[in-house]
Amino acid sequence: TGSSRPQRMLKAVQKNATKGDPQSVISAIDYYCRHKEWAMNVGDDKGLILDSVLTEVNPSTALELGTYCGYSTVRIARLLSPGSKLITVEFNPAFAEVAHQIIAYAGLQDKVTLVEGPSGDLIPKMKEQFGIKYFDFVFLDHWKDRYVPDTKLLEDCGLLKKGTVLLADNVICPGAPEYLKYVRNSPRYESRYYKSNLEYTKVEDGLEKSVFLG
Ligand SMILES: O=C(NC/C=C/[C@H]1O[C@@H](n2cnc(C(F)(F)F)c2)[C@H](O)[C@@H]1O)c1cc([N+](=O)[O-])cc(O)c1O
Ligand SMILES: [Mg+2]
Repeated sequence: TGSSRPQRMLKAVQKNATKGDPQSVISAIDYYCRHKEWAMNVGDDKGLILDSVLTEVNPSTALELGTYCGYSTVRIARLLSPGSKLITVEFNPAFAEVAHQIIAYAGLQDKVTLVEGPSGDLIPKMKEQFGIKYFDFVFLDHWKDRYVPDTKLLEDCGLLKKGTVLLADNVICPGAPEYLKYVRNSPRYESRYYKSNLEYTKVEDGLEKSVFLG
């Protein structure tokens, strides 16, 4: 059988990026997905918004739901201060395997813990298994119908503190309408929409930033 899209993305990184240089890994993926084969990375336009929110928050402990091939994992991990950690959760073992290699190629494996499995099972185990008190930053980019249940689960497991920032991808396209309703109507969040475009296209999409008020 032939290669998969994630495997072809990995090949493009190995061919065009410099080992240990996260920015070259990001550029190689963006070039490949813009000119060769589209893939559901947050991309370069929304990526700049992710970078700026991440830099503002400067999290000690960050969580990403939906690793996919590790593009946003590399974007986040490259900006973490020394000693800070990123936990990224991926459900699909084939995607996780490619992500491991892309994260390692960028030289960021020491800052990232990639956990495989369903979020519903893993979130309740975060405290005991990874010694997490709470997350300062959460990037939601997994199945859009899991954004609300997983946000509620993070609240119920005491993994959010006053000031924790949630940043959600795709709130317009493919869309996460229930999530927007949830965070915009809840007195426990202060939300703001960052308008952008769907990765590598001219279609509108955006990121919703929601600060947990405790
Ligand atoms: O469907 C989209 N994303 C879904 C993304 C899904 C990814 O999240 C993983 N996951 C599932 N559960 C978990 C966890 F962590 F919960 F266990 C992790 C899945 O295996 C997959 O790799 C999408 C689609 C478009 N598009 O234009 O169609 C554009 C985008 O940016 C997108 O993110
Ligand atoms: Mg996305």
